Amino acid sequence: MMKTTSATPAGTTDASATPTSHSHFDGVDLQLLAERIATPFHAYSASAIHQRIEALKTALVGLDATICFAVKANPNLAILQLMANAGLGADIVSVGELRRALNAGMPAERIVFSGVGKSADEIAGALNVGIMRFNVESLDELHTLQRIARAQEVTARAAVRINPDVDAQTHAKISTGKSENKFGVSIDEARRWFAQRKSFDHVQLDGLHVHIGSQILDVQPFRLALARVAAFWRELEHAGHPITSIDVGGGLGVCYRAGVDHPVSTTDYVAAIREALAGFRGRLLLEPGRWLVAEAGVLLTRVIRVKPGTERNFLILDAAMNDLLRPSLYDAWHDIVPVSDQPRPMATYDIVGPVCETGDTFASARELPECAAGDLLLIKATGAYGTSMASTYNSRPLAAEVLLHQGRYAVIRRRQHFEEMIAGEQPARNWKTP
Ligand SMILES: Cc1ncc(COP(=O)(O)O)c(C=O)c1O
Ligand SMILES: N[C@@H](CCCC[NH3+])C(=O)O
Repeated sequence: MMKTTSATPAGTTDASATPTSHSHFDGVDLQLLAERIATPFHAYSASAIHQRIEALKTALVGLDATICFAVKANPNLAILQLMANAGLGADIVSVGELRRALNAGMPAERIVFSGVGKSADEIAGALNVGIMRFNVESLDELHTLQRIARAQEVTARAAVRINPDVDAQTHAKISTGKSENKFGVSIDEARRWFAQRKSFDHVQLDGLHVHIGSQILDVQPFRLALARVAAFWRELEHAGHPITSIDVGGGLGVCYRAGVDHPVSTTDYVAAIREALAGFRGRLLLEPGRWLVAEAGVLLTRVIRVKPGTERNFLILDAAMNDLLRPSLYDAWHDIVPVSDQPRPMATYDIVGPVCETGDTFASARELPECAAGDLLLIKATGAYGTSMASTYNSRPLAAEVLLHQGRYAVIRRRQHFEEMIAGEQPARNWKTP
């Protein structure tokens, strides 16, 4: 296991642990690994993921809870298999994710389907395989679900996604629980749905769902959202609408910047759920994504060259925004460290990729031990929303992914070949009119 914050047992606020060495990750020598696999590549620690799963399960002891991993955080089949083997289900937002989850061995009865834009085809496909629940986000979607379920002569199980109008105090682009956001419906609207619940005779509307955003570092927004959902659940029960499941979504934040980001502990998070939902006898669903995998992943990259500029010195890496979009998209901070422990004087760099965009910047004015061409660096906490948001921009192939476990490694996705990148493209011929 790498001696970093990511190796600290999950469930603790771990940002205070100072990394001393980055030469090994889950027992694997990273210099040797980078001689076998061309950089850039993503490496994930299976041990670190297992630690997180166990920590969450421990915090949930005594509750009838199902953890549905948010596939969007890391959809690699080997990662999903690891989750499935640990008994987790999936939170999906597309038929592509549904197929991945099923392919990885996740049973349909542990799959929930969220998202504002489920198409009729996607709803039909998910109904067909008998998923556990649809988290319904609009009246139109509820009508579509009813229509398709009737045609299939089945009853769909559904929860209303509540938009509680709570500020998750996270980046605006990943906040989902404010009334101005496209997600979910207000409690007033949900109340009207339940009042006409019986008219949806092919939809069993007996669940509530809430997800207020991602990378949340304070327990208070969770408390606020849960309090609103809990009050509504009690109101519905009194009105004769039994609620059999409450899905509290995901959103737990992780440490991207050692010493600065202080994640909520699983103990505090689950205590907030227990307190808000005291007396709830149904099934609790959770949809963590980032928290399970982010700190279990690193992006290995080599310095292509050091370029002295007139105002700044640039460290140009072989990884780029197509391998990890978060810094370009959200100005997100990721700790970046050399793999070698060799003592060197410190220097200040703008750390950039080779893509032809100024936004292809991993860090500005970052202090790092002096680097030279060929040096191996780690970009940390890239296990979530790294490969899942990767692209082939600038015709760069998708990077390899490697799973590490106690000194051994397995390639779980090889680097994309050029032929795969252009597969499906063809010269314009056989012109037709539509
Ligand atoms: C409905 C839903 N559930 C779960 C998640 C996972 O969130 P996170 O990775 O922050 O745990 C998301 C993404 O934000 C989501 O949209
Ligand atoms: N893609 C975002 C998280 C979005 C969560 C999905 N609703 C990130 O990298 O932080």
